[in-house]
Amino acid sequence: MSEFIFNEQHRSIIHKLELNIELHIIEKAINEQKFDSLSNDSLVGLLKIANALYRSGTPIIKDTQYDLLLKDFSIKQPEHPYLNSVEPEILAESKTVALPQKMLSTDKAYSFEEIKKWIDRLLKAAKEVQIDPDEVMIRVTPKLDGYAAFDDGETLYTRGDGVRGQDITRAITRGLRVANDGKRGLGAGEIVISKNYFDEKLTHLFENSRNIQAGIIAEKKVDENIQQAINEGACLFYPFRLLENRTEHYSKILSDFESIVDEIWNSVDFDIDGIILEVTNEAIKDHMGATRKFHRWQIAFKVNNDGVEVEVLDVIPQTSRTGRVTPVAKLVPTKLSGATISRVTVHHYNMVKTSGIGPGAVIQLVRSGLVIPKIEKVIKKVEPKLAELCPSCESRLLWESDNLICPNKTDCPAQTENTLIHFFKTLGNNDGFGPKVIERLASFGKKHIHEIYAIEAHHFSTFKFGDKTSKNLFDQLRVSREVEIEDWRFLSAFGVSRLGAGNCDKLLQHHSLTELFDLSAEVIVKIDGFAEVSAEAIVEGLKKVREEFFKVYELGFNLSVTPKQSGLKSVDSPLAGKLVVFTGSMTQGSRGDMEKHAKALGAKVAKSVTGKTTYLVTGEKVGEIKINAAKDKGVSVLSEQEYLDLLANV
Ligand SMILES: NC(=O)c1ccc[n+]([C@@H]2O[C@H](COP(=O)([O-])OP(=O)(O)OC[C@H]3O[C@@H](n4cnc5c(N)ncnc54)[C@H](O)[C@@H]3O)[C@@H](O)[C@H]2O)c1
Ligand SMILES: [Zn+2]
Repeated sequence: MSEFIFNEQHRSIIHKLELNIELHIIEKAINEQKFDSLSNDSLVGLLKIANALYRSGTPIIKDTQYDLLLKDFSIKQPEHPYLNSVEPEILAESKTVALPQKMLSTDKAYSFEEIKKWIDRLLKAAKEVQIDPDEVMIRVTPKLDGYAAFDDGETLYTRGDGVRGQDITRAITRGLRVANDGKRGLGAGEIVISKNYFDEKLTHLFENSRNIQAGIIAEKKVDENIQQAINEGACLFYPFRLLENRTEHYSKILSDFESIVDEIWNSVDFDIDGIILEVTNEAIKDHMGATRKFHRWQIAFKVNNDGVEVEVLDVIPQTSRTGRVTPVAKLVPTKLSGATISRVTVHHYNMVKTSGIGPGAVIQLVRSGLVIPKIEKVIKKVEPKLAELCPSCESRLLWESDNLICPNKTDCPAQTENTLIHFFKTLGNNDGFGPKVIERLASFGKKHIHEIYAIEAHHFSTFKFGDKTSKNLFDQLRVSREVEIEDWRFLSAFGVSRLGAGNCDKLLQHHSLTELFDLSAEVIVKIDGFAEVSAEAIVEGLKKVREEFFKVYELGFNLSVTPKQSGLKSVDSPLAGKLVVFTGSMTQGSRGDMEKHAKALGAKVAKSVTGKTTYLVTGEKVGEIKINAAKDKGVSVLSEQEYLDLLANV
């Protein structure tokens, strides 16, 4: 690599910072990647320079490195002014203007532990303002890695130093569009560029998308390639309030953190550098307030994106609850984002086969958004290592589309153990029946849920549990029956294929729990959101668990019954009582009007999709991820036209 020295452009920006430091010391530190020996003054100088250059579109160090230096410095001198204000943009010659509203930076977390601590702080604040923890909801959005801006409807501003920014309305005049329906005045957001577009058309012209964001708002004439990207709609001002999001109870955020991070991380076609979590309750927000730098009710979760190349030592099969065999690659232990990684799950066996993954293969691992690392690409292929026998029961494995599966449904220990683990975990109202305990019980021949419930208090000790654990396990079985749970959750705990929580809830809105076992596929198909294939699979799956289900059900659980959707047939409107979400830009009317109309027809309109949503109506430019996520929840996805057809006779 060639030696780094500040060029003319750098120097003219640095000049504006009016620093009193020797630049060659900074250059030396960057070249040697040694920052420990910098004096505090030089370190602050480096931070200020890196920040200014980063915001002008020419970063000199990696984001992760900047963050690390900032963190180190905040330990040394927490009160330093640079750490207690928004890291400013370098404002060009043109005049600054006051922002309509203060724009802050975000606090950052790099681990799940830190997120947990932040949630503890939310809960403490909730308690102080007497808000029930049940009502503490958290909104999760992608943290767009663009150029922060604010739109008050007339002027578009840069964030500047958080109090004063620059008027960049010229970007709009140049044709920069506002996301979704182009409505102005939606407040804070980010100027972004489509990743696909960048990869296809601009990657050979610009080093990174940051160069382009700076170009979009440039005072001088815009680069013609950037202008073309603007004209083609690849560049957008994206107000945060329009962002793809998941809004969930905090306990769900804690329990499903990885999958939520993963979903949101992949929800938009823009560069992102983390995800944003924020509490939605206004009273909690007011109570928590802000520091000079960030809102206490909001936090960014970030991970180190750097990929590493790793050699595969072996590929090991693991049989899941459903019989699907997952390939797990064992790796030469390697450091990635501060953690040592020694194994990674490969998507499925077909990937092992087609990508040539086996001992000696070299893969590139990333932790892009994932707490769990994932395989980005296979760098060196080898003879793939496929599995022939189930690692648990030694049955010969069969291919089923992309997967190898163990066909032994009745007697495969891995399948039975994972089914038991799934049951207790899904109930979620008890403690103690994790993998270790289940494995022990299974090794003593306990293969069914009802058998576990039949264990007497004094019997647990015969399975080599200590007195205290035995008592606790016995108590927990009682607790699991006594603490109220929803009937849909109870049903989904049996792990029937296609009967996840959302579908269970939907079925139970129409039929009672025990009735379900006698439904035919024809009846299920009549309920919105069930296609024929899934209806048949559900009937089949229920048949398989029927005997076990009733044995367990008859033990007497404290089930709350899903309210029935009543009177549907007596009301003419096809939307009566339905929960509808609109997304994307509509072509035949504004979204606001459609929402009003739907309400008038008896629908409830929500902003985000949950398992309770009936219809997701999609306008233009809705990502497949969003659509699939909705489908996974059992939501019916309608195009704008399909939706209008549905209303055609009203
Ligand atoms: N490489 C470098 O030299 C260098 C220098 C300075 C800063 N940086 C990077 O920039 C980051 C700090 O910059 P910052 O203070 O501009 O940003 P930040 O990371 O503190 O985040 C705050 C900003 O996030 C934006 N944002 C994006 N998506 C959002 C969403 N969904 N909801 C709410 N806000 C959202 C907002 O514009 C807000 O102003 C650092 O983490 C660092 O990685 C890098
Ligand atoms: Zn098996």
